[in-house]
Amino acid sequence: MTDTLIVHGGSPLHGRIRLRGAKNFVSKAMVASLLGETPSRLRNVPQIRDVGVVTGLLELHGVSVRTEGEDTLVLDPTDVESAHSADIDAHAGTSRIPILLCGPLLHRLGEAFIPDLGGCRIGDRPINYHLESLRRFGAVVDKLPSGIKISAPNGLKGTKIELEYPSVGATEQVLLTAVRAEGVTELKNAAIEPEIGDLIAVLQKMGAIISVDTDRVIRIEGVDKLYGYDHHALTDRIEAASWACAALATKGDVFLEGATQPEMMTFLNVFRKVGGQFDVRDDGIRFWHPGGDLRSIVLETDVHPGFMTDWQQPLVVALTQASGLSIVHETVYENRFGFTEALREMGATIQVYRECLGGGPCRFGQRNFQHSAVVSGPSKLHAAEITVPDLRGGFSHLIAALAAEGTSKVHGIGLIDRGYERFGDKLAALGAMVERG
Ligand SMILES: CC(=O)N[C@H]1[C@@H](OP(=O)(O)OP(=O)(O)OC[C@H]2O[C@@H](n3ccc(=O)[nH]c3=O)[C@H](O)[C@@H]2O)O[C@H](CO)[C@@H](O)[C@@H]1O
Ligand SMILES: C=C(OP(=O)(O)O)C(=O)O
Repeated sequence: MTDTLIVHGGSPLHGRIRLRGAKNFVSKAMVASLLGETPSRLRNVPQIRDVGVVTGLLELHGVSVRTEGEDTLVLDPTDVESAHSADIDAHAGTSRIPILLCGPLLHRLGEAFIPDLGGCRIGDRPINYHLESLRRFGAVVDKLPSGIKISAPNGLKGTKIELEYPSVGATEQVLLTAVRAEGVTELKNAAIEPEIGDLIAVLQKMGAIISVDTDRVIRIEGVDKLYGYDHHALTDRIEAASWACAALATKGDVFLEGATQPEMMTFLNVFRKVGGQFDVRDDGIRFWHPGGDLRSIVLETDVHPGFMTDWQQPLVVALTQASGLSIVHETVYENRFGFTEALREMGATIQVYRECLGGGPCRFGQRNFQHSAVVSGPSKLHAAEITVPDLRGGFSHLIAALAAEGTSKVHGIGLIDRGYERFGDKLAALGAMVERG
Protein backbone atom coordinates (compact mmCIF):
# COMPACT_ATOMS: atom_id res chain seq x y z
CA MET A 1 0.00 0.00 0.00
CA THR A 2 1.30 3.50 -0.79
CA ASP A 3 2.26 5.92 1.94
CA THR A 4 0.27 8.80 0.46
CA LEU A 5 -3.30 9.85 1.11
CA ILE A 6 -5.19 11.98 -1.39
CA VAL A 7 -7.66 14.19 0.43
CA HIS A 8 -10.49 15.99 -1.35
CA GLY A 9 -11.12 18.67 1.26
CA GLY A 10 -13.79 21.21 1.99
CA SER A 11 -16.59 19.06 3.39
CA PRO A 12 -17.51 18.64 7.07
CA LEU A 13 -16.89 15.39 8.95
CA HIS A 14 -20.17 13.83 10.02
CA GLY A 15 -20.93 10.54 11.72
CA ARG A 16 -19.94 8.14 14.46
CA ILE A 17 -16.70 6.25 15.10
CA ARG A 18 -15.46 4.02 17.89
CA LEU A 19 -12.34 4.90 19.86
CA ARG A 20 -10.02 2.36 21.45
CA GLY A 21 -7.54 2.01 24.27
CA ALA A 22 -4.86 4.66 24.75
CA LYS A 23 -1.58 4.21 22.88
CA ASN A 24 0.25 5.77 25.83
CA PHE A 25 -1.20 3.26 28.27
CA VAL A 26 -1.51 0.04 26.27
CA SER A 27 2.21 -0.14 25.46
CA LYS A 28 3.09 0.27 29.18
CA ALA A 29 0.51 -2.28 30.31
CA MET A 30 2.03 -4.73 27.81
CA VAL A 31 5.45 -4.13 29.39
CA ALA A 32 3.96 -4.66 32.88
CA SER A 33 2.98 -8.20 31.87
CA LEU A 34 6.73 -9.02 32.01
CA LEU A 35 6.55 -8.61 35.79
CA GLY A 36 3.94 -11.36 36.29
CA GLU A 37 4.38 -15.04 37.04
CA THR A 38 1.20 -15.87 35.12
CA PRO A 39 -0.39 -14.62 31.84
CA SER A 40 -2.12 -11.24 31.56
CA ARG A 41 -5.15 -10.32 29.49
CA LEU A 42 -5.40 -6.77 28.09
CA ARG A 43 -8.67 -5.70 26.47
CA ASN A 44 -9.63 -2.73 24.26
CA VAL A 45 -6.24 -2.83 22.51
CA PRO A 46 -6.07 -0.62 19.40
CA GLN A 47 -4.68 -1.91 16.10
CA ILE A 48 -1.82 0.58 15.87
CA ARG A 49 1.81 0.18 14.89
CA ASP A 50 3.14 0.86 18.40
CA VAL A 51 1.29 -2.22 19.68
CA GLY A 52 3.05 -4.27 16.97
CA VAL A 53 6.40 -2.79 17.99
CA VAL A 54 5.92 -3.66 21.67
CA THR A 55 4.64 -7.13 20.73
CA GLY A 56 7.89 -7.70 18.81
CA LEU A 57 9.96 -6.47 21.73
CA LEU A 58 8.19 -8.71 24.24
CA GLU A 59 8.38 -11.74 21.96
CA LEU A 60 12.11 -11.19 21.65
CA HIS A 61 12.29 -11.53 25.41
CA GLY A 62 10.30 -14.76 25.48
CA VAL A 63 6.80 -13.40 26.18
CA SER A 64 4.20 -15.15 24.05
CA VAL A 65 1.66 -12.65 22.74
CA ARG A 66 -1.62 -14.01 21.40
CA THR A 67 -4.61 -12.13 20.01
CA GLU A 68 -8.02 -13.15 21.27
CA GLY A 69 -11.09 -11.86 19.44
CA GLU A 70 -11.00 -8.38 17.95
CA ASP A 71 -9.17 -6.38 20.60
CA THR A 72 -7.71 -8.58 23.35
CA LEU A 73 -4.10 -9.58 23.89
CA VAL A 74 -3.02 -12.48 26.07
CA LEU A 75 0.57 -12.00 27.22
CA ASP A 76 2.34 -14.99 28.72
CA PRO A 77 5.75 -14.29 30.33
CA THR A 78 6.45 -17.77 31.71
CA ASP A 79 9.38 -18.47 29.34
CA VAL A 80 11.25 -15.17 29.78
CA GLU A 81 14.12 -16.68 31.79
CA SER A 82 14.96 -19.22 29.08
CA ALA A 83 14.68 -16.80 26.11
CA HIS A 84 17.61 -15.23 24.29
CA SER A 85 17.32 -11.59 23.31
CA ALA A 86 20.35 -11.15 21.10
CA ASP A 87 18.46 -9.22 18.44
CA ILE A 88 17.17 -6.36 20.59
CA ASP A 89 19.15 -3.97 18.37
CA ALA A 90 16.56 -4.61 15.67
CA HIS A 91 14.26 -2.42 17.75
CA ALA A 92 16.55 0.59 17.72
CA GLY A 93 14.65 3.73 16.72
CA THR A 94 11.20 2.13 16.68
CA SER A 95 9.66 3.70 19.79
CA ARG A 96 10.47 4.95 23.29
CA ILE A 97 9.16 1.80 24.98
CA PRO A 98 12.45 -0.22 25.21
CA ILE A 99 13.64 2.03 28.05
CA LEU A 100 10.66 0.88 30.15
CA LEU A 101 11.74 -2.75 29.94
CA CYS A 102 14.68 -2.04 32.28
CA GLY A 103 13.03 -2.61 35.66
CA PRO A 104 11.13 -5.79 34.70
CA LEU A 105 14.19 -7.28 32.94
CA LEU A 106 16.53 -6.40 35.80
CA HIS A 107 14.20 -8.20 38.21
CA ARG A 108 13.87 -11.24 35.98
CA LEU A 109 17.28 -11.56 34.33
CA GLY A 110 19.61 -9.26 36.26
CA GLU A 111 20.42 -7.19 33.17
CA ALA A 112 18.91 -5.27 30.26
CA PHE A 113 20.13 -3.75 27.03
CA ILE A 114 18.50 -0.61 25.64
CA PRO A 115 19.03 0.27 21.96
CA ASP A 116 18.72 3.85 20.68
CA LEU A 117 15.16 5.03 21.24
CA GLY A 118 12.63 6.22 18.67
CA GLY A 119 9.35 8.12 19.11
CA CYS A 120 8.39 11.52 17.70
CA ARG A 121 11.21 13.98 17.08
CA ILE A 122 9.66 16.92 18.89
CA GLY A 123 12.62 17.85 21.06
CA ASP A 124 15.80 16.37 22.40
CA ARG A 125 13.98 13.79 24.59
CA PRO A 126 16.83 12.83 26.94
CA ILE A 127 16.56 9.82 29.30
CA ASN A 128 18.63 11.23 32.17
CA TYR A 129 15.74 10.92 34.69
CA HIS A 130 15.29 7.25 33.75
CA LEU A 131 18.97 6.40 34.15
CA GLU A 132 19.37 8.42 37.34
CA SER A 133 16.31 6.70 38.87
CA LEU A 134 17.64 3.24 37.93
CA ARG A 135 20.98 4.11 39.56
CA ARG A 136 19.11 5.13 42.75
CA PHE A 137 17.63 1.61 42.86
CA GLY A 138 21.18 0.21 42.71
CA ALA A 139 21.48 -0.50 38.97
CA VAL A 140 24.76 -0.07 37.13
CA VAL A 141 24.48 1.82 33.83
CA ASP A 142 27.10 1.32 31.08
CA LYS A 143 26.84 3.45 27.96
CA LEU A 144 28.03 1.50 24.88
CA PRO A 145 28.28 2.72 21.28
CA SER A 146 25.19 0.69 20.30
CA GLY A 147 23.02 1.51 23.31
CA ILE A 148 22.96 1.20 27.08
CA LYS A 149 23.67 -1.86 29.19
CA ILE A 150 22.09 -1.95 32.62
CA SER A 151 22.74 -4.53 35.31
CA ALA A 152 21.81 -5.08 38.93
CA PRO A 153 24.59 -7.19 40.47
CA ASN A 154 23.22 -6.66 43.98
CA GLY A 155 19.49 -6.60 43.18
CA LEU A 156 17.28 -3.50 43.29
CA LYS A 157 16.37 -1.69 46.51
CA GLY A 158 13.61 0.80 47.24
CA THR A 159 14.75 4.41 47.34
CA LYS A 160 13.72 8.07 47.46
CA ILE A 161 13.54 9.89 44.13
CA GLU A 162 12.48 13.42 43.27
CA LEU A 163 12.04 14.22 39.58
CA GLU A 164 13.19 17.62 38.37
CA TYR A 165 10.13 17.65 36.05
CA PRO A 166 7.08 15.36 36.28
CA SER A 167 8.07 13.17 33.34
CA VAL A 168 5.51 10.55 32.28
CA GLY A 169 8.12 8.02 31.16
CA ALA A 170 10.35 8.45 34.21
CA THR A 171 7.36 8.03 36.54
CA GLU A 172 6.47 4.80 34.72
CA GLN A 173 10.10 3.70 34.95
CA VAL A 174 10.04 4.14 38.73
CA LEU A 175 6.69 2.33 39.07
CA LEU A 176 7.76 -0.64 36.93
CA THR A 177 11.02 -0.94 38.88
CA ALA A 178 9.83 -0.23 42.43
CA VAL A 179 6.97 -2.74 42.53
CA ARG A 180 9.44 -5.61 42.89
CA ALA A 181 12.37 -3.79 44.49
CA GLU A 182 13.20 -4.62 48.10
CA GLY A 183 11.59 -2.13 50.51
CA VAL A 184 9.75 1.15 50.03
CA THR A 185 10.17 3.69 47.23
CA GLU A 186 8.98 7.28 47.49
CA LEU A 187 8.67 9.24 44.25
CA LYS A 188 8.22 13.02 44.50
CA ASN A 189 7.12 15.31 41.68
CA ALA A 190 5.61 12.33 39.85
CA ALA A 191 3.54 12.65 36.68
CA ILE A 192 -0.14 11.91 37.34
CA GLU A 193 -1.52 11.54 33.81
CA PRO A 194 -4.65 9.33 33.56
CA GLU A 195 -2.61 6.72 31.67
CA ILE A 196 -0.33 6.47 34.72
CA GLY A 197 -3.40 6.03 36.93
CA ASP A 198 -4.45 3.10 34.73
CA LEU A 199 -0.94 1.60 34.88
CA ILE A 200 -1.09 1.81 38.68
CA ALA A 201 -4.47 0.04 38.53
CA VAL A 202 -2.90 -2.75 36.45
CA LEU A 203 0.05 -3.09 38.84
CA GLN A 204 -2.30 -3.22 41.83
CA LYS A 205 -4.28 -5.99 40.11
CA MET A 206 -0.95 -7.84 39.74
CA GLY A 207 -0.31 -7.66 43.49
CA ALA A 208 1.59 -4.37 43.91
CA ILE A 209 1.11 -1.98 46.83
CA ILE A 210 1.05 1.62 45.55
CA SER A 211 -0.42 4.76 47.09
CA VAL A 212 -0.83 8.06 45.30
CA ASP A 213 -0.72 10.92 47.78
CA THR A 214 -1.54 14.57 47.20
CA ASP A 215 1.14 16.83 45.73
CA ARG A 216 2.49 14.36 43.18
CA VAL A 217 3.94 11.88 45.71
CA ILE A 218 3.72 8.15 44.93
CA ARG A 219 4.73 5.47 47.46
CA ILE A 220 5.42 1.91 46.43
CA GLU A 221 6.04 -1.03 48.80
CA GLY A 222 7.99 -3.68 46.94
CA VAL A 223 6.63 -7.25 46.90
CA ASP A 224 8.27 -10.60 46.09
CA LYS A 225 5.85 -11.80 43.46
CA LEU A 226 3.40 -10.36 40.96
CA TYR A 227 0.81 -12.20 38.89
CA GLY A 228 -0.99 -11.64 35.59
CA TYR A 229 -3.80 -9.09 35.28
CA ASP A 230 -7.09 -8.78 33.39
CA HIS A 231 -7.76 -5.20 32.36
CA HIS A 232 -9.80 -3.06 29.97
CA ALA A 233 -7.62 -0.19 28.72
CA LEU A 234 -8.82 3.38 29.23
CA THR A 235 -9.85 5.23 26.06
CA ASP A 236 -7.32 7.19 24.04
CA ARG A 237 -7.99 10.84 25.02
CA ILE A 238 -5.54 12.04 22.35
CA GLU A 239 -7.38 10.20 19.60
CA ALA A 240 -10.61 11.69 20.98
CA ALA A 241 -9.29 15.26 21.02
CA SER A 242 -7.82 14.84 17.54
CA TRP A 243 -11.16 13.83 15.99
CA ALA A 244 -12.94 16.56 17.98
CA CYS A 245 -10.56 19.16 16.50
CA ALA A 246 -11.11 17.68 13.04
CA ALA A 247 -14.88 18.15 13.51
CA LEU A 248 -14.36 21.76 14.60
CA ALA A 249 -11.95 22.67 11.79
CA THR A 250 -14.25 21.18 9.11
CA LYS A 251 -17.48 22.58 10.65
CA GLY A 252 -18.57 19.01 11.29
CA ASP A 253 -20.42 16.94 13.88
CA VAL A 254 -18.99 13.65 15.19
CA PHE A 255 -19.92 11.17 17.91
CA LEU A 256 -16.89 9.50 19.48
CA GLU A 257 -17.96 6.24 21.04
CA GLY A 258 -15.89 5.41 24.10
CA ALA A 259 -14.66 8.99 24.77
CA THR A 260 -14.81 9.80 28.48
CA GLN A 261 -15.19 13.09 30.31
CA PRO A 262 -12.92 12.90 33.41
CA GLU A 263 -9.70 12.43 31.41
CA MET A 264 -10.71 15.20 29.00
CA MET A 265 -11.94 17.93 31.39
CA THR A 266 -9.21 20.39 30.41
CA PHE A 267 -9.66 19.76 26.70
CA LEU A 268 -13.44 20.14 26.98
CA ASN A 269 -13.07 23.53 28.69
CA VAL A 270 -10.82 24.77 25.89
CA PHE A 271 -13.08 23.31 23.18
CA ARG A 272 -16.00 25.24 24.70
CA LYS A 273 -14.01 28.49 25.04
CA VAL A 274 -13.06 28.32 21.36
CA GLY A 275 -16.76 28.01 20.51
CA GLY A 276 -17.12 24.28 19.87
CA GLN A 277 -20.00 22.38 21.43
CA PHE A 278 -20.06 18.94 23.02
CA ASP A 279 -22.52 16.63 24.70
CA VAL A 280 -21.25 14.00 27.13
CA ARG A 281 -23.28 10.78 27.03
CA ASP A 282 -22.89 7.41 28.75
CA ASP A 283 -21.34 5.77 25.69
CA GLY A 284 -19.21 8.62 24.35
CA ILE A 285 -19.04 12.33 23.54
CA ARG A 286 -20.56 14.24 20.61
CA PHE A 287 -18.45 17.18 19.35
CA TRP A 288 -19.67 19.73 16.82
CA HIS A 289 -19.26 23.17 15.29
CA PRO A 290 -22.45 25.10 16.08
CA GLY A 291 -22.09 27.57 13.19
CA GLY A 292 -20.95 31.18 13.47
CA ASP A 293 -17.46 32.35 14.38
CA LEU A 294 -14.96 30.46 16.51
CA ARG A 295 -13.11 32.46 19.20
CA SER A 296 -9.36 32.88 19.62
CA ILE A 297 -7.74 31.87 22.92
CA VAL A 298 -4.55 32.07 24.96
CA LEU A 299 -3.30 28.64 25.94
CA GLU A 300 -0.34 26.92 27.54
CA THR A 301 0.39 23.19 27.33
CA ASP A 302 1.35 21.51 30.59
CA VAL A 303 1.55 18.23 32.45
CA HIS A 304 -1.74 16.76 33.69
CA PRO A 305 -4.13 18.22 34.77
CA GLY A 306 -3.00 20.94 32.35
CA PHE A 307 -3.71 21.07 28.62
CA MET A 308 -1.86 18.09 27.17
CA THR A 309 0.95 18.73 24.67
CA ASP A 310 -0.35 15.97 22.36
CA TRP A 311 -3.64 17.92 22.00
CA GLN A 312 -1.79 21.04 20.92
CA GLN A 313 -1.10 20.20 17.27
CA PRO A 314 -4.69 19.23 16.29
CA LEU A 315 -6.05 22.24 18.19
CA VAL A 316 -3.76 24.68 16.36
CA VAL A 317 -5.42 23.67 13.06
CA ALA A 318 -8.85 24.47 14.52
CA LEU A 319 -7.47 27.81 15.78
CA THR A 320 -6.60 28.81 12.19
CA GLN A 321 -10.40 28.98 11.73
CA ALA A 322 -11.02 31.17 14.84
CA SER A 323 -11.44 34.96 14.63
CA GLY A 324 -8.57 36.98 16.09
CA LEU A 325 -5.18 36.17 17.57
CA SER A 326 -4.59 32.96 19.49
CA ILE A 327 -1.43 32.41 21.51
CA VAL A 328 -0.15 28.90 22.24
CA HIS A 329 2.81 28.40 24.60
CA GLU A 330 4.27 24.87 24.39
CA THR A 331 5.97 24.13 27.73
CA VAL A 332 6.41 20.34 27.54
CA TYR A 333 8.55 19.90 24.39
CA GLU A 334 10.95 22.50 23.06
CA ASN A 335 10.41 21.78 19.37
CA ARG A 336 6.76 20.98 18.67
CA PHE A 337 5.79 23.67 16.16
CA GLY A 338 7.64 22.31 13.11
CA PHE A 339 4.31 21.12 11.70
CA THR A 340 3.08 24.74 11.34
CA GLU A 341 5.31 25.24 8.29
CA ALA A 342 2.97 23.11 6.15
CA LEU A 343 -0.05 24.95 7.58
CA ARG A 344 1.51 28.26 6.48
CA GLU A 345 1.95 26.79 2.99
CA MET A 346 -1.76 26.01 3.04
CA GLY A 347 -2.67 29.62 3.83
CA ALA A 348 -2.65 29.74 7.64
CA THR A 349 -1.14 32.76 9.39
CA ILE A 350 1.06 31.38 12.17
CA GLN A 351 4.23 32.93 13.62
CA VAL A 352 6.49 31.06 16.01
CA TYR A 353 8.59 32.79 18.67
CA ARG A 354 11.42 31.96 21.05
CA GLU A 355 9.85 33.95 23.88
CA CYS A 356 7.44 32.47 26.44
CA LEU A 357 4.21 34.10 25.24
CA GLY A 358 0.80 33.95 26.87
CA GLY A 359 1.79 32.66 30.31
CA GLY A 360 4.62 32.38 32.81
CA PRO A 361 8.22 31.66 31.88
CA CYS A 362 8.94 27.98 31.21
CA ARG A 363 12.07 25.75 31.01
CA PHE A 364 12.58 26.82 27.40
CA GLY A 365 12.54 30.60 27.92
CA GLN A 366 15.71 32.58 27.06
CA ARG A 367 16.93 29.64 25.00
CA ASN A 368 16.92 29.12 21.30
CA PHE A 369 13.66 27.15 21.04
CA GLN A 370 10.73 28.39 19.00
CA HIS A 371 8.12 27.22 21.46
CA SER A 372 5.37 29.86 21.31
CA ALA A 373 2.99 30.35 18.39
CA VAL A 374 0.64 33.16 17.45
CA VAL A 375 -2.20 32.06 15.16
CA SER A 376 -4.20 34.71 13.35
CA GLY A 377 -7.54 33.70 11.89
CA PRO A 378 -9.79 32.88 10.31
CA SER A 379 -7.75 31.76 7.29
CA LYS A 380 -9.07 30.14 4.17
CA LEU A 381 -6.93 27.03 3.78
CA HIS A 382 -6.07 25.74 0.33
CA ALA A 383 -4.89 22.32 -0.82
CA ALA A 384 -1.18 21.45 -0.89
CA GLU A 385 1.28 18.59 -1.20
CA ILE A 386 2.66 17.96 2.28
CA THR A 387 4.80 15.43 4.12
CA VAL A 388 3.91 14.24 7.59
CA PRO A 389 6.60 15.23 10.15
CA ASP A 390 5.50 13.20 13.21
CA LEU A 391 2.46 11.46 14.68
CA ARG A 392 0.32 14.34 15.96
CA GLY A 393 1.73 16.83 13.46
CA GLY A 394 0.75 14.33 10.76
CA PHE A 395 -2.82 14.04 11.96
CA SER A 396 -2.94 17.84 12.09
CA HIS A 397 -1.87 17.99 8.47
CA LEU A 398 -4.71 15.60 7.64
CA ILE A 399 -7.17 17.88 9.46
CA ALA A 400 -5.86 20.87 7.51
CA ALA A 401 -6.23 18.97 4.23
CA LEU A 402 -9.81 18.03 5.17
CA ALA A 403 -10.63 21.66 5.99
CA ALA A 404 -8.95 23.05 2.86
CA GLU A 405 -10.62 23.67 -0.49
CA GLY A 406 -9.27 21.37 -3.20
CA THR A 407 -7.29 18.16 -3.36
CA SER A 408 -4.22 17.70 -1.15
CA LYS A 409 -1.60 14.98 -1.25
CA VAL A 410 -0.40 13.94 2.19
CA HIS A 411 2.81 11.86 2.07
CA GLY A 412 4.26 9.69 4.85
CA ILE A 413 0.94 8.76 6.44
CA GLY A 414 2.51 5.55 7.77
CA LEU A 415 3.68 7.66 10.72
CA ILE A 416 0.06 8.28 11.65
CA ASP A 417 -0.61 4.52 11.93
CA ARG A 418 1.67 4.53 14.96
CA GLY A 419 -1.09 6.05 17.08
CA TYR A 420 -4.40 6.22 15.17
CA GLU A 421 -6.21 2.96 14.62
CA ARG A 422 -7.52 2.43 11.08
CA PHE A 423 -7.79 6.18 10.57
CA GLY A 424 -8.46 5.71 6.84
CA ASP A 425 -11.59 3.65 7.60
CA LYS A 426 -12.64 6.14 10.27
CA LEU A 427 -12.25 9.04 7.84
CA ALA A 428 -14.41 7.18 5.34
CA ALA A 429 -17.01 6.47 8.04
CA LEU A 430 -17.17 10.22 8.73
CA GLY A 431 -17.81 10.95 5.05
CA ALA A 432 -14.34 12.27 4.19
CA MET A 433 -13.38 11.93 0.56
CA VAL A 434 -9.98 10.27 0.76
CA GLU A 435 -8.13 7.66 -1.26
CA ARG A 436 -4.70 6.06 -1.11
CA GLY A 437 -2.43 7.76 -3.66
C1 LIG B 1 4.67 6.74 24.78
C2 LIG B 1 4.19 7.88 25.60
O1 LIG B 1 3.53 7.70 26.61
N1 LIG B 1 4.47 9.09 25.15
C3 LIG B 1 3.95 10.25 25.87
C4 LIG B 1 4.87 10.54 27.03
O2 LIG B 1 6.19 10.74 26.48
P1 LIG B 1 7.45 10.74 27.44
O3 LIG B 1 7.20 9.81 28.58
O4 LIG B 1 8.64 10.52 26.58
O5 LIG B 1 7.42 12.25 27.93
P2 LIG B 1 7.97 12.85 29.30
O6 LIG B 1 6.81 13.22 30.16
O7 LIG B 1 8.99 11.94 29.86
O8 LIG B 1 8.68 14.18 28.78
C5 LIG B 1 8.32 15.45 29.28
C6 LIG B 1 9.53 16.35 29.28
O9 LIG B 1 10.52 15.84 30.16
C7 LIG B 1 11.77 15.78 29.52
N2 LIG B 1 12.55 14.64 30.04
C8 LIG B 1 11.96 13.40 30.11
C9 LIG B 1 12.67 12.31 30.56
C10 LIG B 1 14.01 12.49 30.97
O10 LIG B 1 14.71 11.54 31.37
N3 LIG B 1 14.57 13.74 30.89
C11 LIG B 1 13.87 14.83 30.43
O11 LIG B 1 14.39 15.94 30.38
C12 LIG B 1 11.42 15.62 28.03
O12 LIG B 1 12.47 16.01 27.19
C13 LIG B 1 10.20 16.51 27.91
O13 LIG B 1 10.61 17.86 27.76
O14 LIG B 1 4.41 11.71 27.71
C14 LIG B 1 4.40 12.89 26.91
C15 LIG B 1 3.93 14.05 27.77
O15 LIG B 1 2.60 13.90 28.16
C16 LIG B 1 3.49 12.69 25.69
O16 LIG B 1 3.63 13.80 24.83
C17 LIG B 1 3.87 11.43 24.93
O17 LIG B 1 2.85 11.15 23.98
C1 LIG C 1 4.84 12.13 21.36
C2 LIG C 1 4.06 11.08 21.22
O1 LIG C 1 4.40 9.78 21.37
P1 LIG C 1 5.82 9.07 21.60
O2 LIG C 1 6.23 9.38 23.00
O3 LIG C 1 5.49 7.64 21.41
O4 LIG C 1 6.75 9.63 20.57
C3 LIG C 1 2.60 11.21 20.96
O5 LIG C 1 1.86 10.21 21.15
O6 LIG C 1 2.17 12.29 20.52
